[in-house]
Amino acid sequence: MNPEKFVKLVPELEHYVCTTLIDRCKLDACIFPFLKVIRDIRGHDFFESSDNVLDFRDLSGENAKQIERAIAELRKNITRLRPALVADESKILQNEAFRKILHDSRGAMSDQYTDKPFAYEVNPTAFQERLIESIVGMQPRMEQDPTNDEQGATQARSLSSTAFDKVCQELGKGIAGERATASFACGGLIPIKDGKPAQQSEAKQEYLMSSTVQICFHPADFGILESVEQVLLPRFNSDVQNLLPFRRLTAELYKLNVYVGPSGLFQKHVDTPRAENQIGSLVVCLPAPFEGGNLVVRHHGKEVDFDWTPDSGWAIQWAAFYSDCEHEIKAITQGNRVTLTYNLYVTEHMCRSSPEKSIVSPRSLPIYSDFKDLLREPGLMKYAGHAKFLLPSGLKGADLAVYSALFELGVEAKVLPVLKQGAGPDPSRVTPGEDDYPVEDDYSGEDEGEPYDVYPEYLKKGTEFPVDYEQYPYRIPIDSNVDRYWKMLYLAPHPLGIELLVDMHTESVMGEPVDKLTRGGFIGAHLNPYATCDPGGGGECPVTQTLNSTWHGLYHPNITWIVEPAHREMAFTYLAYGNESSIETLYSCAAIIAIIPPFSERGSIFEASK
Ligand SMILES: O=C(O)CCC(=O)C(=O)O
Ligand SMILES: [Fe+2]
Repeated sequence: MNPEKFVKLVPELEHYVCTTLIDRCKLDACIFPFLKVIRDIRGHDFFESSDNVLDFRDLSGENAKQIERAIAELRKNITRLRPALVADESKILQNEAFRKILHDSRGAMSDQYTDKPFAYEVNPTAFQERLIESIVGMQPRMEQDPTNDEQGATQARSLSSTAFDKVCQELGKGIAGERATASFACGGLIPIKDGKPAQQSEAKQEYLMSSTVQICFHPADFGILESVEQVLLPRFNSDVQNLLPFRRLTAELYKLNVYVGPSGLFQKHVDTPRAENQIGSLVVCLPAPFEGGNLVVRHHGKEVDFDWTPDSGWAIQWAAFYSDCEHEIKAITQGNRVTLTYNLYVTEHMCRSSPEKSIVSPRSLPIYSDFKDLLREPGLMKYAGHAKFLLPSGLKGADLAVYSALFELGVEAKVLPVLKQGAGPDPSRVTPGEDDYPVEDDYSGEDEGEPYDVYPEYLKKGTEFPVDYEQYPYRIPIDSNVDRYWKMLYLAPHPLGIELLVDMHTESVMGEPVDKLTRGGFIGAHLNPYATCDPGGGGECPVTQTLNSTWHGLYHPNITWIVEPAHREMAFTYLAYGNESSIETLYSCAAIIAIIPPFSERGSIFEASK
């Protein structure tokens, strides 16, 4: 292949588009509050009026004073946020170029800020509110902002965003694939009350007394097996198998171990599988007080340390792990430690009842300590932000591990649908087994008939261009805090033609990912059932409006996927009008969205995790 010559690289293009959009949003954030003052005085007709918008000679009294204050505010904000725009700050409204901008903005604003509420205006959920807050506070996203930047700060930020990408990669490795470490082990505890296990099902009244080793105990009676299934089994199933509810675990008692203090131990070893379908071992520790004797399980350089001492006298404690995990029992310093070990086999059952609630202790999950360490890292999302984890089909395996660990650490997390371009295979186009991720038809309303070639032009010749973008139809309330307001506005624009850039880029030989510009996606307010949308009467139903009205979605400009989405569901079908109307279906995938507070606010998390 003949490598094409480029004078600009993709990161430069990203930087160019981002700075252009930031400039635009800063300008709007200064101008919209100013225009609103005029509208409040002149009424809604102001938007349609052909008069000179900036002629205030007819105003007097309070109105005149208000306009004066608004002009002063505008001047102050523009001088600070867009200093290059009006060199002579004292005569801002006499500046011809600026007057033109104001006139144009009036048009833009009349679409956005009508007096009627938008049909698709919705109140964000409390979680969405906090998501918005965290986006607005998120510093790395603003790294391209040239006006608040000294060089050192820029470097530090791009370093921190590189560090962030690294952390995400590491987490991704832990969660997905062959060497996943998120869920190689799990464990839990069943309290004993009045000599009986508190959670024993009613059907089985026999129980085990530690004094008379009478083994009527079976882990299945306590929901242990079902919980272990949720964590350990998914890795052994393909995605398709995961959708079919017929695989289960069975446990077969293998032996009873008695370790006598002060020196009993069991050296490092790997259990020998007894059959092809054995996937792991389950250790159940019977209630009897002892000290020491920690069970340490290791897998690909990660370890989980099961310290059963504190609860040994009053609870049945258990741990399960994959067959290939090395493990050892440290020396017992006092008392007797009695355990039953079971071999865990995968079997196929025709019906499976899923336990209402997992009894796995989140702290027993390998990912728990990963997250804890991460949150202690000041460099990670110093200024708050959020990360998303894939949820392929229900909370199982690594997803269950991730979710439970986050929950235990007090990190706010929710499972929400995300609609993302090219995110995972479209079931109608990809046959199972093919790991091909087609780029979806654009849902941004872009006109496919016109090739949008500004990006290639920029890359090949360095030709600068006005960035054309589509404003997502939220009504962002005018905010008198201009810094907050411009960042809010910055959530809305979607640069047009980005998807074509991705297409083009995939075919080119530049070998760098088109990254920040294509990270956006819609996050729904709730997990929604599949829906259809028809505005009725043959009216137009732009997909972005549909997203808002049906989904109550929030566009998020920068989503980092820790693992690629693997499974998508039909989200909704809508009528698309072009030269010919057609029916389009959008697909979404569920993700775990966690809001990680800024470092300075993570104290309570550390408190909670003690
Ligand atoms: O007693 C334990 O905690 C584990 C025993 C064990 O590893 C085994 O029996 O293979
Ligand atoms: Fe063992």
